[in-house]
Order: sequence, then structure tokens, then C-alpha cells
Amino acid sequence: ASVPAGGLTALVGLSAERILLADKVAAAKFGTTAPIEDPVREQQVLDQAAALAVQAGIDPVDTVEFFRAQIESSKVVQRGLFDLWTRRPELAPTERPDLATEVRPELDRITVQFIGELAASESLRGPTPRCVVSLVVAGTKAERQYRLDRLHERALRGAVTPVCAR
Ligand SMILES: C=C(O[C@@H]1C=C(C(=O)O)C=C[C@H]1O)C(=O)O
Repeated sequence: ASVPAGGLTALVGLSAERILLADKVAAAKFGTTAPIEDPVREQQVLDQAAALAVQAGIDPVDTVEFFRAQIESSKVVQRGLFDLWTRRPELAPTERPDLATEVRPELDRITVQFIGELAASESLRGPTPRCVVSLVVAGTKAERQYRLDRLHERALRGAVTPVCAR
């Protein structure tokens, strides 16, 4: 199997993009009754990921595991921002995007892209030094490229933990 030229850069970049989208998710929910954690929606995300994984010929169990980490990271960011915006209301967003019609469709598009990158990087992913080195390189690049602050950096580290596991 061929190894993608960019290593894990594209996969980790998508993870960073999904983590940044958590800001929009938080903005959609802050000041409303919508909870940060929505188990019904999480199950839909995981079911969609599993179905797409089967279609793409990659392991659905590993794929679901990977998406669980993406979801956890989104909640880390949402909790961090709720906390910040509660302590410092002047930093709270002034616009509230619509979760159902605007934000979740963006997350769903990232899911599709993730499946493509998971399939493309399959030969590189696993418990090997090569994977770990590639992951660190990709993580460092993403932190810079996406200008992640400490909250989002912490979330990204959690999100990519499953990449070289198994
Ligand atoms: C992103 C959301 O917040 C949480 C995180 C989810 C995710 O990362 O896909 C899904 C449901 C929620 O538990 C959301 O509600 O859409």
C-alpha cells in the first residue's frame, strides 16, 4: 500500500478544522438551553462514520474509535469556551449560528473528508515509530497553520491520540 506524500498532515489538519468548528458549535449553544453534550447526535455521527468506513473498506470499529476522540475534543473546546464566556461575557460571541442548518452540516462534510483521509493514510497508521514521528510533525504543523491556542492545542492532542494506537 502506498503512503500519502504529506504523511498524516491532511488527517491532522482535518482534525484541527473540526476542533475550530467547535467554536461555532459553542456559539450556537451558548445562552440557549442546548446542552454541550447531545448523545443522540453523537450516535448519528458515529453511525454515519461507521457506514462510510464500510463503504470505503476501512475498519469501522477503529473508525468509530477515532470519531469518539473527535467528539470528545469538540466537547473539551465547548466546555473551555463556555467557561471563558461565562467568566468574561465581553468575549462571548455576538452572533448565534444555527446548529442544525449551519454547523452540523459542516461537521457532516468533515466526516466525509475524514473517511477519505483515514483510507488514504491506512498504511501509515498503527503502533509504529514512523506513525508517531509523522503524527508529531503533522501536529506541530497544524498548531501553527491553524494558530491554535492552548485550549485548541489540548483538544487536538486528544483528537489524534487514536491515530497511532491499536
Ligand atoms: C458538536 C456538537 O456537540 C457535541 C459533540 C458532537 C460532535 O463532536 O459531533 C456531537 C454532539 C454533542 O455531544 C453538536 O452538538 O453538534
